[in-house]
Amino acid sequence: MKLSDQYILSLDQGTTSSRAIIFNQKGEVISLAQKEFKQIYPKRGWVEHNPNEIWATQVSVAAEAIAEGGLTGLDIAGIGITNQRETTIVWETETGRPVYNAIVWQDRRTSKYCDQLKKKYSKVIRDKTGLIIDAYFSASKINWILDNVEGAREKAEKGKLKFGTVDSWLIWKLTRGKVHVTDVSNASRTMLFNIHKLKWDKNLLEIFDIPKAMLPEVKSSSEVYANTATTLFASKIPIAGIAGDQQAALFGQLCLKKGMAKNTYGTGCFIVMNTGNKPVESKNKLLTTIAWKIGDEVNYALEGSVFIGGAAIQWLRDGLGILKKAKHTERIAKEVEDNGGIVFVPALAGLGAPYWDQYARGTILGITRGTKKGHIVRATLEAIAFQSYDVLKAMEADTKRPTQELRVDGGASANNLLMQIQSDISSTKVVRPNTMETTALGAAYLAGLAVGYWDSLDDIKEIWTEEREFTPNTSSKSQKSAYRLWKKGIKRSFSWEEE
Ligand SMILES: Nc1ncnc2c1ncn2[C@@H]1O[C@H](COP(=O)(O)OP(=O)(O)O)[C@@H](O)[C@H]1O
Ligand SMILES: O=P(O)(O)OC[C@H](O)CO
Repeated sequence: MKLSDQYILSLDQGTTSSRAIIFNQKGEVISLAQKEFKQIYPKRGWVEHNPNEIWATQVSVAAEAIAEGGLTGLDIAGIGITNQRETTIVWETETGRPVYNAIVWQDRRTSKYCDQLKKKYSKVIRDKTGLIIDAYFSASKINWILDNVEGAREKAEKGKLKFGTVDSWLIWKLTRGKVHVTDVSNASRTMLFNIHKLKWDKNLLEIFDIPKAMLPEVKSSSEVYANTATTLFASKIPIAGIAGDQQAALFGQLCLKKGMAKNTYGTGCFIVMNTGNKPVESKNKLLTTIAWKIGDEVNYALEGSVFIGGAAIQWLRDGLGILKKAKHTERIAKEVEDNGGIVFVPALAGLGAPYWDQYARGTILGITRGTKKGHIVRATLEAIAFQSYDVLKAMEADTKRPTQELRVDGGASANNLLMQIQSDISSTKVVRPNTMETTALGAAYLAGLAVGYWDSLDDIKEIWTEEREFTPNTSSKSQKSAYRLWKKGIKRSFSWEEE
């Protein structure tokens, strides 16, 4: 079959759902299937997923998307994988059985352990990995599993256990236990990977007390890693692209040049800027990370991860019950002229970049008898935009140049008022593309480039088109004063939870 008659299957394994999307050569969505899975909260601050459920939902949506598209495995030229990052799975080499649930990136159980490491190792870890010590990353989670699951450390030392982020786990399952790999973008989020030497780091493995034999082989983001095992699909399909979901979105938004940035407004907000072939060391508490590696060329990025973005809206809806649907926020916020003096700091899971306060907690300030639902809702939208702006300012300080344009995606980027607030406060053009499936598309591009479905980056540049642009309203004084209030309010949320 001619490649141009085939399709690329993208597996997008996210925090709350597994998705499979099939694209054609024009980057159009042919079919899409999605399944949510269980969020497990065994204790306060702990978040887990069942790795078998991750696999089962992922493989079933892949089958569903192929069937919905009226296709078979023979029609698929390659598979790209993109995934929630940092989430940690450890399984037995022999049986493929996970020894514990997946510990999710949001899980805070290792906060204290991380605090202890900070005194001695902040600089060395920063220098080698580009990361700030935090429970967010995989290393402390692997350490926890080895220390707390009976017999795990002993087995790991004998080479009987494997560790993987979700991409590695899926490939292990797709190849029926034959291939244990990851790509540089996922490896760069483990806190065990030297982003300059592009190798697992012996010294870091000692600090976290993790046997090297557990780790996957690290590959580029675009190459044929393996073929799927035939029992799963009608034919062997090359698995040919891997990237962490935020890096895949940067690629899918075609932010391929130095200085280009995107913000994904999902559960959290993830602002990532391409910094070209050299890592930029952040002086403003951002993460230096690997965007992707294609051939021998490595692209680095600066990232600011905001833990709670759209999740603040979910909390208004499900926790407070003051909304029926997330999209109603736009209408309700427009019922009032401004925030009425309300600041909502949605530090519901601590604060990520650029504050990094594991013990901050959410707070709503400035309530009077005149406070209306609209004020709280508007303050929530502002909080999403202001947290993102705090990160953008840090990026501008690190790169010493203003952000010209912010490309946006994710569920909450559908909110026009939020996008306008973002543009006003950041004095930046905010651009929303026609295709909102940028994460899955990024992984599809990486796979398609590896199997020759697309010949070069020039082939895919045509695919990205703009849906709407938001330009800064410079006369928006109320936004500036709301931001001043925000800076005052955020301080009140710091260090709230007692250790
Ligand atoms: N119109 C909207 N306005 C504001 N927030 C929205 C809107 N639509 C969706 N959201 C928020 O976006 C998030 C879902 O986006 P999505 O990209 O699917 O997230 P994720 O991939 O992290 O699960 C939810 O937290 C939801 O509250
Ligand atoms: O699954 P998402 O889209 O919420 O993304 C999660 C991030 O990769 C965590 O770092």
